[in-house]
Amino acid sequence: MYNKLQYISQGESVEEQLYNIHSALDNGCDWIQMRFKHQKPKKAFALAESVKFLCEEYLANFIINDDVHLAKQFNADGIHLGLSDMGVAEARAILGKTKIIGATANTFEDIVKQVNNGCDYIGLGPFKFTKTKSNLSPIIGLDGYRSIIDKMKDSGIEIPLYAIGGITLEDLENLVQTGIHGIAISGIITKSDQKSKLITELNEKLYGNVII
Ligand SMILES: Cc1ncc(COP(=O)(O)OP(=O)(O)O)c(N)n1
Ligand SMILES: Cc1ncsc1CCOP(=O)(O)O
Ligand SMILES: [Mg+2]
Repeated sequence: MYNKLQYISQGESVEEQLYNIHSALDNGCDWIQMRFKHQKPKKAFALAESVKFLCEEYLANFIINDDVHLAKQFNADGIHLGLSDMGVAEARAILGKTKIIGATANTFEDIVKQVNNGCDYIGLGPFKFTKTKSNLSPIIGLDGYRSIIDKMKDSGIEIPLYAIGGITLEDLENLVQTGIHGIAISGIITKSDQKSKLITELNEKLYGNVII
């Protein structure tokens, strides 16, 4: 089963991205989504090459945001695709069935569509407002998660669901109770000056008594 905590990288330069990713890995993150938007191909290539190496060293999952061809080129573990990115079926044809394809949803209907197209997990958000992403879809909130997850149960849809968007440690107890599989977070890990403590606490709340 997939790890429960995904760190979505941040940073304006290759160096800043690498610093943030390295310190997330060093402090206990075992899944990195490299998110480096609107960059020249050379820079994205250079970052992907280093992140691939680092994730191998730390035995962490390495997926790439948006760029399926970059993921293919570096034999990354997978890709995360939004509603306006390449479609899941097309990405599957390029990456093959062993790679992880994550897909964004904002509504129950999005989940049905992405699952029918063959994604491996859903990133459902935004949970709350966040400055990390512009042009946010409507905020879902705790009640929204509860009602979407109820609809999934009623329809027999079983797929790992990751909550995303403005999540803090204090949200986790309620979020975990909705039945999510895990979370994808960026800002609070990037900004934390006590990363080891934060990541340990996040993992404790996500895994409960499950031995990892
Ligand atoms: C785990 C996860 N869920 C959702 C997203 C958002 O993807 P997308 O809607 O394509 O937005 P960008 O991240 O590309 O700006 C995600 N990245 N990861
Ligand atoms: C990429 C993305 N998609 C929806 S919210 C979000 C950003 C999540 O980052 P943060 O944890 O800093 O809110
Ligand atoms: Mg995207």
